[in-house]
Amino acid sequence: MERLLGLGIAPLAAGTVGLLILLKVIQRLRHKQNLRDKVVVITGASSGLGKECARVFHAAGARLILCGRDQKRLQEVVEELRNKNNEKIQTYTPCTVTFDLSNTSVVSSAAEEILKCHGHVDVLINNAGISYRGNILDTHVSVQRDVMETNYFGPVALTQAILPSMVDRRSGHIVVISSVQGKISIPYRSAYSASKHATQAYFDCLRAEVDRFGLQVSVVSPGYIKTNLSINAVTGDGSKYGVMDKTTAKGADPVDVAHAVLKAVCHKQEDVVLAGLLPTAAIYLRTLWPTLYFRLMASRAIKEQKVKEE
Ligand SMILES: NC(=O)C1=CN([C@@H]2O[C@H](COP(=O)(O)OP(=O)(O)OC[C@H]3O[C@@H](n4cnc5c(N)ncnc54)[C@H](OP(=O)(O)O)[C@@H]3O)[C@@H](O)[C@H]2O)C=CC1
Ligand SMILES: CCCCCCCCCCCCCCCC(=O)OCC(=O)COP(=O)(O)O
Repeated sequence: MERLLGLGIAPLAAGTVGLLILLKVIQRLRHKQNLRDKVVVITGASSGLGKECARVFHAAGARLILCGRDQKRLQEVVEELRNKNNEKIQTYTPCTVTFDLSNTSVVSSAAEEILKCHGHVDVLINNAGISYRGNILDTHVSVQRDVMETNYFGPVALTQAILPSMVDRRSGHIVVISSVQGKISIPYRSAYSASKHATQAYFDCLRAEVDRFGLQVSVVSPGYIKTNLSINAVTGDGSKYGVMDKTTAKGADPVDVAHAVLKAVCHKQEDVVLAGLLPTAAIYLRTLWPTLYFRLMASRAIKEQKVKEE
């Protein structure tokens, strides 16, 4: 009897697993199809993660609006995508809108320009950002403010300028690229980490407030990614750091992170942490045993200071 049951259950289980996998594949295809013709805005599209997001969303058939400060570099991305042949899916030549996110007074006119491209926005990906390296004791308050302007007030201003049109249409998805440092703070990153913590808080509030209009909000928090983020980082006196850190060089491939962003949009994921075991454990430790986390960070601060002095 047991053997008979076993014989019957095994194919049933295999069939169920197979069906679940098939359903998942169909669901993924449907989600990806959902991006066809969608109007997707990407800030910081001239390099790094933003550029990879442009490639991935373009290949999925989205109508892109690429933003950055440097029109020439944005145009290079447009040319690259224009020359990509995709026989399976209709693709579109992206539009560009050039503006400085840290100057909030120009953001509303940039948003108007964005909205004029296709009349609406389906997905806004707030990706642009800068990092910072410095000791709080040696950092000008103006630097703290500047990083906040680019990483926090810029995305906030752009989001609020686009939001009413999404609410009117009862449709839209807002994504923000935060960081593991939006969940935990590590030494010598005060300006950056503070801007990412503020980002997490603002977009969590936004999610709750726009849920009733049918809008989605995704906060994506990656660990290190292999981009020019550390090279472009500012230091305590406002000068450029200009170094490719080992942590950055050994970081995740931006292509993989861009695919994770696409997945977050397709699957309407609300909060995505893309990090290895240690940073993930650190996030839990910060919540569950903060005293130990603070001790570990204090010794990390001393260790890093010693390395700098050597
Ligand atoms: N690399 C990493 O290790 C990690 C990165 N992140 C986040 O990913 C996002 C993308 O960074 P990443 O690709 O790594 O770094 P990059 O330095 O390669 O890209 C940053 C992008 O932001 C744009 N940008 C910077 N300042 C402004 C501004 N004032 N106005 C408009 N655009 C601006 C830049 O465009 P341009 O200079 O042409 O204007 C550039 O395209 C950032 O938010 C970063 O915090 C999160 C976790 C880890
Ligand atoms: C239960 C055991 C837990 C052990 C925890 C040990 C503590 C380990 C600390 C790990 C810190 C991880 C920091 C990760 C930082 C990160 O990934 O940042 C992503 C960025 O945004 C990078 O920007 P940056 O400018 O800093 O290069």
